[in-house]
Amino acid sequence: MTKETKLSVNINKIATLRNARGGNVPNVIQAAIDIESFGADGITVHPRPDERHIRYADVYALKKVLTTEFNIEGNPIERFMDLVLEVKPTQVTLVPDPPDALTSNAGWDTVTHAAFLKKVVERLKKAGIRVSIFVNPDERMVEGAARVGADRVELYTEPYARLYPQDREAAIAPYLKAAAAARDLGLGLNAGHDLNLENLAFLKEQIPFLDEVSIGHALISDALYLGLENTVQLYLRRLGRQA
Ligand SMILES: CC(=O)[C@@H](O)[C@H](O)COP(=O)(O)O
Ligand SMILES: NCC(=O)COP(=O)(O)O
Repeated sequence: MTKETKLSVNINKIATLRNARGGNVPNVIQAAIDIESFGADGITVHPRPDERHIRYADVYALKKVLTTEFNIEGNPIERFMDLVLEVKPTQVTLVPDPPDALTSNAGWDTVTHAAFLKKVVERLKKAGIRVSIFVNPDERMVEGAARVGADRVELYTEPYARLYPQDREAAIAPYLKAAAAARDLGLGLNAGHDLNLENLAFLKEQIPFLDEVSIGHALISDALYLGLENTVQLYLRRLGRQA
């Protein structure tokens, strides 16, 4: 079954550039508005505890202006939970990152942490927020996410991106199994991390029922050469979308 796969642009790295000089250039909020106008289906942010890029204040400001889907990613520490329960975005993606992580480097162990995740999911769904759990491409972790009541899983695609240039068939293999498990369990299916203009089309071709990809680092880097509007539309075309 083929469905339209939505593109959620992660704007963390625009905030990285803004923070580098201490001012408001580039304007993160205006960039998000513009990215929506260029055709993106959503905006993703990952407000980390050290606010190295996206600040908690950005999240409140974005909530006021976004007209597409708003996806907030993070480790559900109490400060994060207070933020998302107040802001009530379209979706929260639960990520197990420790505070000092350079970037996300693993999905949840949804079996070991089942009791904790079940309570977090319940709180978020009670607030009307769609919940996605970030997992490695492992059927057992997908099944665990379903057991704790998640609406979706997001497959962590760094291993796919790393192996893709050498052997794309081997790279996609675990994702095909995990994606089929999600579909069979009635879970929505997201994917993200290190997706780019080279590897995105094959992922979509092999998993046509993907609901959403969230892409940031490569997309914003590409935009430095190709322009932001053109880049958003190039990514949409890799998803088979008419930009
Ligand atoms: C969960 C995920 O893969 C992304 O949100 C990633 O964590 C981006 O975070 P940084 O932009 O801080 O690398
Ligand atoms: N969930 C993945 C995301 O939001 C962006 O990851 P990346 O494209 O910056 O690696």
